[in-house]
Amino acid sequence: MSSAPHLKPFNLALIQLGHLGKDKDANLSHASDMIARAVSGDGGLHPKPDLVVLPECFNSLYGHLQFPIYAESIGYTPGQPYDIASSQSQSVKVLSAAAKRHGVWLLGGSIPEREKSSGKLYNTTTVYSPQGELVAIHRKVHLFDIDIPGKIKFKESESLSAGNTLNYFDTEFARIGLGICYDVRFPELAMTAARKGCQVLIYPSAFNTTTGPLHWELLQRARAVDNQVFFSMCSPARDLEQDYHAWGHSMVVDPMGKVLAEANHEETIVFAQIDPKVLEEARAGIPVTTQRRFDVYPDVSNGL
Ligand SMILES: NC(=O)CCC(=O)C(=O)O
Repeated sequence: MSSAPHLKPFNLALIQLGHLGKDKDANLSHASDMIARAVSGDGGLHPKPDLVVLPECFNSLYGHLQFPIYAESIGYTPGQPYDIASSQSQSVKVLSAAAKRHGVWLLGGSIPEREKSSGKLYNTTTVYSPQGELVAIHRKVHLFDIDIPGKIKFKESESLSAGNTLNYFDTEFARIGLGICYDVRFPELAMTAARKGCQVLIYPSAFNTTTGPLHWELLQRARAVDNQVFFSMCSPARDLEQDYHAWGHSMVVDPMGKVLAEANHEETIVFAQIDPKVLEEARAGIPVTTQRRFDVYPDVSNGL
């Protein structure tokens, strides 16, 4: 593992995307327009972001019956060069072009991915450099399978398989750890990424209106404080005409657990400035990162 880049100040923009319908072309076109709006700092109201983020399943409806319909083959192998021009994924081509056109890092939400060799489906995030290269992917590790009687039943595992790897990418300003939505409920994933040097964790997401009110902010602030990292989740806007009602409230939390920026539930863009001093001061003042007692809980340190 190479050493993490030094955390530098940078600007982050989360696109809380709305107007998602059945038509993938229209969804992709709207996402491209919103990326352009984010990069403009929402018409000059904010500094140009260094990193723009889209939400989970940003180009389709969200549901286990939809995943096979919208799935695309990506064919990315970590550590190997990837030829965008011969990619079979329409979404990869659109996102790569947007990142390159605007010269910005782009964390392209997630899309349903079909692995060609096995036929398995995954919920997959893709990440692009300002040159438009595909530099990382993350397949959702913990599938969203819940059943709260009378409220919500959702089983991603009815059509999706779980990813098996922890993923992050390096920019010139931070090492950024990846997860997708339900992954936030598993502190082990965030903790391991932080211990691998990630100073910022970003999870494209789509919480719901049952669990969102109690858990959305709590989980993000918990992961931020546990690990003394910046933590952020980017949701779609809420659309009561769809079967799945997203919680919205895209958010950025600092390493002390303070909410730096938060949306309501409509379509919008959340802007935040990441200040390394907050992380440095949190770690200096409350030095939990150097006070761990792996002699007491050795299982937790396995593999690191
Ligand atoms: N898309 C998801 O993984 C939703 C997770 C969620 O809503 C939760 O409560 O957890």
